Amino acid sequence: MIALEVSNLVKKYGDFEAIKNISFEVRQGEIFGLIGPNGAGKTTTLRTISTLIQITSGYIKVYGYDVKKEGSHVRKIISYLPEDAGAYRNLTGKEYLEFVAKFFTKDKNSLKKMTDKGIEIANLNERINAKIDTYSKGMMRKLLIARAMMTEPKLAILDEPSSGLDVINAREVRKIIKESVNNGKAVLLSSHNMLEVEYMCDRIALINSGKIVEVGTPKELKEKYQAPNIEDVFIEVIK
Ligand SMILES: Nc1ncnc2c1ncn2[C@@H]1O[C@H](COP(=O)(O)OP(=O)(O)OP(=O)(O)O)[C@@H](O)[C@H]1O
Repeated sequence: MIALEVSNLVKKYGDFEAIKNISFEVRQGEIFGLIGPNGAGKTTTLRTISTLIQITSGYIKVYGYDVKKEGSHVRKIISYLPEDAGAYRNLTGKEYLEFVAKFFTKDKNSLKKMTDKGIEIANLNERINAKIDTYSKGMMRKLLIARAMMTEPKLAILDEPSSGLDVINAREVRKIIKESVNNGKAVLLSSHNMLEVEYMCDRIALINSGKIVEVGTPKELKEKYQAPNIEDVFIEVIK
């Protein structure tokens, strides 16, 4: 089953065409990476899929639901983690997770289950009961990853999931993301970290100046460009 279908997507900001007719698919059970230089259009693409900004032309379907016509349904089955997301600083981490969980369920048991899952993913130990105000950048990011993943979205859309995390925490976050697709879900992420992409993604699309210039598995792309790693593929492609 196709988790995400992006077809002939165009997004203009005024006269400026930020996304120039891109198409790609993400399959169920797949981690798909969107890779590209600053300003390539990654965030714009993720925001259109997340129903946050309007499409100029083309269409996007999430598990068959049209983002434009069935946005409210799409929002129920996705989770979007923005690159620069924040949380309510006056709440504790646990209170924040509870607050978010209440948007997804009113049932007490499932509310507790969802919050407990978030606490487990965040893995902040006793600091989950401290005010978010006192969190480091890395702790905040882990809390936000937990928020995005605790609802078990059918499609998680993660903008630079491990940005600002040290090696240990970044590894932990990658593990969480990898495990989340095991039961037939899908993840679309953007990243500047080529090692991360190579390790995590089943397939990647390279995007440059609003166009997709390559799609494939890391192995296929390395072979095609006779490159030892994805960083070298990337340099070769955008040259
Ligand atoms: N609200 C906006 N109004 C006008 N132009 C915008 C707006 N948002 C983004 N852009 C432009 O669209 C292009 C794509 O931006 P986008 O943020 O999608 O890139 P990106 O690949 O996510 O970049 P980065 O890696 O730096 O986060 C850029 O040229 C950017 O300046």
